[in-house]
Amino acid sequence: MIELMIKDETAPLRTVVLGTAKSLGGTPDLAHVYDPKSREHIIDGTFPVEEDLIRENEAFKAALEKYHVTVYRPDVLENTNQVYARDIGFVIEDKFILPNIITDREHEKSGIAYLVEQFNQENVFLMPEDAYAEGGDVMPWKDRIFVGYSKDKDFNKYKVSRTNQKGLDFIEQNFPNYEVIGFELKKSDTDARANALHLDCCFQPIGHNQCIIYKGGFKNVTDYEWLVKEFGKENCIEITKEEMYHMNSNVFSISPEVIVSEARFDRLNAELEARGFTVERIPYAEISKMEGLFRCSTLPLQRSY
Ligand SMILES: NC(=[NH2+])NCCC[C@H](N)C(=O)O
Repeated sequence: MIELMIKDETAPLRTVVLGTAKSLGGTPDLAHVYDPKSREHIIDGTFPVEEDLIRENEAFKAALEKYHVTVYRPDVLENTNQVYARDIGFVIEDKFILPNIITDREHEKSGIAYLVEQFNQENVFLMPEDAYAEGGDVMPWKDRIFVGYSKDKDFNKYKVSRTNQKGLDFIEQNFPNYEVIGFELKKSDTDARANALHLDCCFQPIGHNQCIIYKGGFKNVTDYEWLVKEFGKENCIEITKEEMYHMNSNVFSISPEVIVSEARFDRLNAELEARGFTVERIPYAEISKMEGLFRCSTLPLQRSY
């Protein structure tokens, strides 16, 4: 049996599923694209190639293994983009949620079926049909669970709205010991600079009590203000629109002390080091072209407490 335990974003990582770039299926056509950054690169002729994505992805794997993390991979499905394992399921405490996700990505779940079979089946939950949530929007943090979501009007309008009110309600009902706090995100299907695809595209807790945050990703400025007040201004690393676009908030914590970050995030990496973090720099710029980075590529199963 595979043990599950996740209560936050940063406790020392023991077990993780890392997405794979194998058998990606080449450049998608515009009709099948579901995020604006991939769309932009398809139009510009700069969509990444499998070989480069695999190289970056394997470098990330090596960094995880350097810290003795057990890394599982999804079964490779032919012609399927499986880079972003984060969104297809998520762990809270010892429970595994298999959510409803965007239809275009639904079949990715079968890649991790062999792992789900090895979880304690009593703790595997399916969501009701009309409730949607993707792991990129869900962040347990101490006695709270932060959830990025869209109210129905936006949810029905945008392909990039992935978590709805019913998804948020489901999490609230199933984790009564947590305070579940929803943040509406700003969405655009066509402009990647105006889109927070998931909560982890504009916010992520790091260390013990710090976070990376982009104000413009929040639909309601009061949510951003609440977070800054909660964490304390000095504990927030604010990023710019351009840094958000390059996915600076989507680093990944191996522990409260060690963060995997993109090799070219100069300002962020210097800021993290000034705050005492060890930064593992990995080239991941090709993967970022599909609107996800390190956090998105991982589905943590167990951290130690
Ligand atoms: N957790 C995340 N931010 N995941 C990013 C997923 C990106 C992917 N292109 C999608 O649109 O679904």
